[in-house]
Amino acid sequence: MLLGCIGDDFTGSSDLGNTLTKAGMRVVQYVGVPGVPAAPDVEAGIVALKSRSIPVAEAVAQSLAALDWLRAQGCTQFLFKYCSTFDSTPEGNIGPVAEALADALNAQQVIVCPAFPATGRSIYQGHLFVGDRLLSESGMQHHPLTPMSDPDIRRWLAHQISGTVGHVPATAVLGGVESTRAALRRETAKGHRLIVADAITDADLVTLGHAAADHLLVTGGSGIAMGLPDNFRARGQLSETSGAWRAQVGPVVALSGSCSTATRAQVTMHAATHPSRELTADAVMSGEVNADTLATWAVGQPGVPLIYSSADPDSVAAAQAHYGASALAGAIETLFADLARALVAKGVTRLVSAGGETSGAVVSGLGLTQLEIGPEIDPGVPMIRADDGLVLALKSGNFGAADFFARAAAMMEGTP
Ligand SMILES: Nc1ncnc2c1ncn2[C@@H]1O[C@H](COP(=O)(O)OP(=O)(O)O)[C@@H](O)[C@H]1O
Ligand SMILES: O=C(O)[C@@H](O)C(=O)COP(=O)(O)O
Repeated sequence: MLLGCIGDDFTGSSDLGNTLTKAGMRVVQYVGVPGVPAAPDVEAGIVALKSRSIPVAEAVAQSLAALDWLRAQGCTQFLFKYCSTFDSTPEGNIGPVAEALADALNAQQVIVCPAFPATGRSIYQGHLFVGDRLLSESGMQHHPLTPMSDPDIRRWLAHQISGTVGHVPATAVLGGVESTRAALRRETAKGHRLIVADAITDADLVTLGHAAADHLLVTGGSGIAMGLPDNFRARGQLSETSGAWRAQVGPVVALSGSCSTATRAQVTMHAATHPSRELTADAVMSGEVNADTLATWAVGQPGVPLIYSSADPDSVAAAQAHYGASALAGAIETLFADLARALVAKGVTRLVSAGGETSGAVVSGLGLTQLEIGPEIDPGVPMIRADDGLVLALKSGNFGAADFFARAAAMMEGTP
């Protein structure tokens, strides 16, 4: 294994797997830290954690355990993948995890770059934009667990870490690899270890990836991985072979616990023409709905049935005020995990899951251990194969076109 990656959630990890696979590496996504060694042909291993919204100390401990395993597999470079909208609170977990990994690796220069232009996320002057809106006006200010109220990534990160934050401006990145390296060195000389890098286009991300060829640790969204495979290729380390993807027929169900703007539009569109069941916070908390009955309903439906708890910011805020945000999220995630298990037990072979936390619950609930990355459905969302009879799509909240659920289901069974 060459590149060892740690993802702070499951959709984000499959997003990274998609980028690395497209750039020509043989990738496997692991669910949590594996208890066994990796297969010898894996070139990039992604340990997917569910560490984005857990207490800081637990996120750091899990990330360090993942690092230990990846080091034992022989990796020479490490990547910490977090959300392209920098989902975190003023306490963490991005900063503390990045600092702990840098400490463990004795990495002195660490890029921080959540940009993902294909999905509209760019960074200019240290500020994160989603399309033409600042992060804090993009809808992310209403996120149920990590509301992003500050678009200045340098300032937000500074709250989270003990060190200081550097910045490589777009002008330096546009100047190419040597100009980027010079800018990084200047920031290091000022005593900054974590350095936010501007990136507006894919070309900027490739430049940053090439500039980071000798960095022990790189951090960012999946975009920061775009240029890294070239570095291994230039050293003749890639096998340049890829596994063949197989389509999967059989019953399909879509699950959504994502309350992001894009998912809510996808839910509305899908529910207009497919069987759908909404899970309200009250129904989940009162125990009025249960996994087994929902699964029985879903497998009896035609088309691509959808079960969703996705709700608008006002309903989410009201329900959180009533039940407590983490108790509510926990109950909804537990229900989706139980539901995924019940669906697979009833013969479902294709599962579409929307939302990072939700997908984490689904994948963990199913007890999956490793996932093969397949072709891309929409930017940042690949199909993934769990085993001979189960293919999934784990959709990040704000990714995917409006018809995502139906199109993902069709692509899984091989319909173009
Ligand atoms: N109706 C709801 N009210 C409150 N919280 C909800 C509701 N539906 C889902 N959630 C919780 O909100 C979180 C959504 O996070 P996630 O699944 O990562 O998707 P996204 O980040 O796209 O919103 C999950 O913890 C989920 O259980
Ligand atoms: O980088 C991204 O935006 C995604 O890969 C991701 O991590 C999104 O997470 P969720 O919105 O919680 O699904």
